[in-house]
Amino acid sequence: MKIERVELLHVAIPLVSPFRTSFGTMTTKDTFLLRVVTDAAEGWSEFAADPEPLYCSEFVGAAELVLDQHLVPRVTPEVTAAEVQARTHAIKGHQLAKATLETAILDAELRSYGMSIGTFLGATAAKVPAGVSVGIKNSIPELLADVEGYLAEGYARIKLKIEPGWDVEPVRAVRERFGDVLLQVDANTAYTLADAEHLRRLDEFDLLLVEQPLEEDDIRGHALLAQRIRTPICLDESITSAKDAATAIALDACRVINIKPARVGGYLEARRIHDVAVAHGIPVWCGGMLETGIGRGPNLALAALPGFVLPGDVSASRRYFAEDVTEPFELKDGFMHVPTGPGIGIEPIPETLKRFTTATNVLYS
Ligand SMILES: CSCC[C@@H](NC(=O)CCC(=O)O)C(=O)O
Ligand SMILES: [Mg+2]
Repeated sequence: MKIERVELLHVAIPLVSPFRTSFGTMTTKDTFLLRVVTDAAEGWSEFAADPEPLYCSEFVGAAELVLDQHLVPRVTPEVTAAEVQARTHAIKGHQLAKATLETAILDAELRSYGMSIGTFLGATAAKVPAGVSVGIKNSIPELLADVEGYLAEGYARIKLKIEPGWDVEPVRAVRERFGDVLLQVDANTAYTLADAEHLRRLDEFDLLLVEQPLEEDDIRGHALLAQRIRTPICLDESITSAKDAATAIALDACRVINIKPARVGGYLEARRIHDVAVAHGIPVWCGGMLETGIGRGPNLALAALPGFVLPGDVSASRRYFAEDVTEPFELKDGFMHVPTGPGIGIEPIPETLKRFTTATNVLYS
C-alpha cells in the first residue's frame, strides 16, 4: 500500500469518574489517534498509554516523537502491515508507539480488502463476555456500591485494583457481599517478593488470578512467588512479546496472560502470544487501556479468538466515557458484540472528534 498522509490527533476525553490504580489516578483519557491515508483506504488507531510514563516507560510525548522521527520514516512511502515489525525492528522498544502505527496500517489494508479484523485474526465468536476493572476507592462502602452497579449492568467478572493497604479487606468485603462472583485483582507491580506471605492471604478468596504483583522485569520473582501462593499469577506489564510469553511460561512465572495488543506492538504479535499460550495450555484474556472506541473495537475482535477463555477488560464505552469519539460499544446481557465491518469496524464521528481534538500534527504528507 502507498501511504499518502499520516496525521496524529491529540484527544482529551473526560472520564465519568476518577480511575485510581497503584500508580496514580486518571480523570481524562489524554492521548492521540493516528490516521493513515493510503492510495486504497484510510486507517485509524490510538496510542494506548498516557501523558506520564507511569503504567510503562512509554508516554504520549515520546510516542509522538518516535513516530515522527523514527517510525513513520521507516514505513513510508510503501508498506504492508506484515512488514511494519521488520521495518521498525531497528528501533529499540516503543511497543505501544509501534502498535499504533501497525494498527492504523492494518486497518487501512483490511478496509481495502473489505475484511474485518476479526476475520483476519481468526475470531470464532460474534460476542464475548465482558469483565470490568474497578479502581481503588476511598472506602469499602464506595467500592461495594460500584461493584453492585457493575454486576447489575451484567458484567461477567470483577477485577479490583489493589495496592499495599488496599487488598485483603476490599477483596474480603466483595467476596462476602457478592458471593461467588468471578473475581480477580491487579496490583500493577505494587508488591515485592517480601510481600509473599501477605499476598498468600488472598488465597482464601478463590480469585481467578492475581495480575502483575511484582515489577515488570521480575520474571524470576513471579516464578518464586508462584511457588508460595495458590492464586494463579497473571502477567500484564511483563509480557511485551511472544518471546516474553514463552519465557514466562517456561519458567512457570505465570499461569494466565493478559494480552494487550498495544503493549506488545500490535495485533499481529498479540495473536502470536495467543498461539504460544494456547500451545502451552495457558488461558489468556484481553486487557484494556481505557481505550476509546478506536481501540475498543479491534480489542473485541481479538477477545473473540478461541484461546481468550477468560472475560477481559473490554467493557462498555460508558464505563469510562459519557461521550466517546466513536459510537459507543454497549454491554448486552453481559456480552460485548464483536464489530463486523471492514478493518477495525469502527471510525471516529467527525464532529465529535473535532470537539475532543486538542492538537493535530501531520507526520507525513
Ligand atoms: C490506567 S490503568 C491501565 C492498565 C490497566 N487496565 C485496566 O485495569 C483495565 C482498563 C480498562 O478497562 O480498559 C491494567 O494494568 O490492566
Ligand atoms: Mg494490568
